[in-house]
Amino acid sequence: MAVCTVYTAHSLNSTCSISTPTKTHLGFNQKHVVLYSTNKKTARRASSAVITCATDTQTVVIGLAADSGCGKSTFMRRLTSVFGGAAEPPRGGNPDSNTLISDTTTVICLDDYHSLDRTGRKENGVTALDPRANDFDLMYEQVKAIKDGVAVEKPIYNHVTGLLDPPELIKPPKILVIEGLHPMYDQRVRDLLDFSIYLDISNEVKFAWKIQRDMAERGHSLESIKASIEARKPDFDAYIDPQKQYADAVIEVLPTQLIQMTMRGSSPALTQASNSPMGPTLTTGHEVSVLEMDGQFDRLDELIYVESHLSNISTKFYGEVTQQMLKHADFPGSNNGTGLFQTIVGLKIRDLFEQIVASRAKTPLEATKA
Ligand SMILES: Nc1ncnc2c1ncn2[C@@H]1O[C@H](COP(=O)(O)OP(=O)(O)OP(=O)(O)O)[C@@H](O)[C@H]1O
Ligand SMILES: O=C(CO)[C@H](O)[C@H](O)COP(=O)(O)O
Repeated sequence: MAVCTVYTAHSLNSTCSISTPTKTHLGFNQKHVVLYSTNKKTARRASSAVITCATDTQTVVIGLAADSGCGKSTFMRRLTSVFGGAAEPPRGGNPDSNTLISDTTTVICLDDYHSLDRTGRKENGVTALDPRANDFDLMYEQVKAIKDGVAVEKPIYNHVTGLLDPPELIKPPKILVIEGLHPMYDQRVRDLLDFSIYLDISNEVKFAWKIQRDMAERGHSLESIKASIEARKPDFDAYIDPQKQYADAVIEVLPTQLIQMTMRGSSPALTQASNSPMGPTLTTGHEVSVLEMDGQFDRLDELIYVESHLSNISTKFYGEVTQQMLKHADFPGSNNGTGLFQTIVGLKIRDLFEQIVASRAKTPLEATKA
C-alpha cells in the first residue's frame, strides 16, 4: 500500500476542509482562461481553423507530467471515463501511435516530440528526459495551434522500433491532454495549460510498479529495471521532478500504509481533520492543505461511506465517485487512494472544462473578435 497525496496549487485558491462527521470540502478554481489570442499572426491562423475546430470555443489543454511507469495511462483512462467515453488509438492510423482519442478528449504523448530517436540518444549519450533530446519549439507551436483550433501533423515516436515515424493528423478536440515527461518544463508550453497535474510517485513505489509491469509484460530482468531507474535518476531529478512546483494538482504516492491527499491553499478548518474517525486526515503546510487516506478498501462499494463525507467534489449525482471506481474496479489503484484521488481530480477537470465553456458562452462576441 502507498501514501497518496493530492496537492492543488494555491494559485487556484483551493479550499479544503473537514470536520467529520461533517464533510470534506474540496475546491479548485480555474487558474486562467484565455478566451482568444490577441496575437495577430495567431489570430489569422485561428480564423482558418474554424473548420477544424471541434468545439465552438478554444480547446482546453490539460498537462499531465510523470516519469515513465507512474500511472499516466491509468489516470488517462479514468479521466476519459469521467467524460463518458473510452479512448482509442486513431482509426486506420499507425498501429504504434501513442495517441488516444475519445468523443471529448484527445491524449497526446509528449514522447512524440523526442528530437533524438533511440540510436541518436545513445550516440549523444543523453536520456529521453534530457531537454536536448526533445523539440520544445515544435511542442509549443503544435499545442498552441491545437488550442487555437488548428489541426497539426504531429510526429510519432515509435516505442517498438525506437524510431521517429511519419506524422499523424491531430484535430483540435474539446479537451487536449498532453501527457509525458515535460508538459510543464518549457514556459511557453506551460502557459498554454488550463490545468496541470503531476503524478509524484516515490522511487520505491515506482520501482515496485515497474518491476511488476516490465518483468511480466515486457520481459525485462530485475537488474535491467534497477539499472534503468538508476541511470534516469539524475535527469529525473534535474528536469522532471521540478515540474511539480508548477502543478495545479499533485498526487503523491509514498510507500507506507497511508494514502494521502494534499491540496494547496490554506484553510483553518483543516486542523479539525485529525479528528476524523473514518481514516482520512488533513494536515496543513505552507500554503498547502493535505488530505490523507490510510489503508485500502476491502469492499469497493463501501467507498460510498467515504464519498458521503466529501463535498464539492464536482460530482453530478450522489455516489458518482463510487460509481466510477466500481466501473473500473480492475484498474490499478482502485482499492486505495491512488484511484480515488485520480477520480476526484478527473471530476474536477470536468468541472473546470464546464466552467470554461460556460464562461465563453457568456461572452460570444469577445470570443469571435480574434
Ligand atoms: N495506482 C496504482 N497502483 C498500483 N499499480 C499501479 C497504479 N498505477 C499504475 N500502476 C502500475 O504501474 C504500471 C505503469 O502504469 P501506467 O502504464 O498507467 O503508467 P505510465 O506512466 O503510462 O507508463 P509509461 O509512460 O511507461 O507507458 C502498470 O503496470 C500499472 O499496473
Ligand atoms: O521515458 C520514456 C517515456 O516516458 C521513455 O523512456 C522514452 O520515451 C524513450 O522510449 P524508449 O525507451 O521506448 O526508447
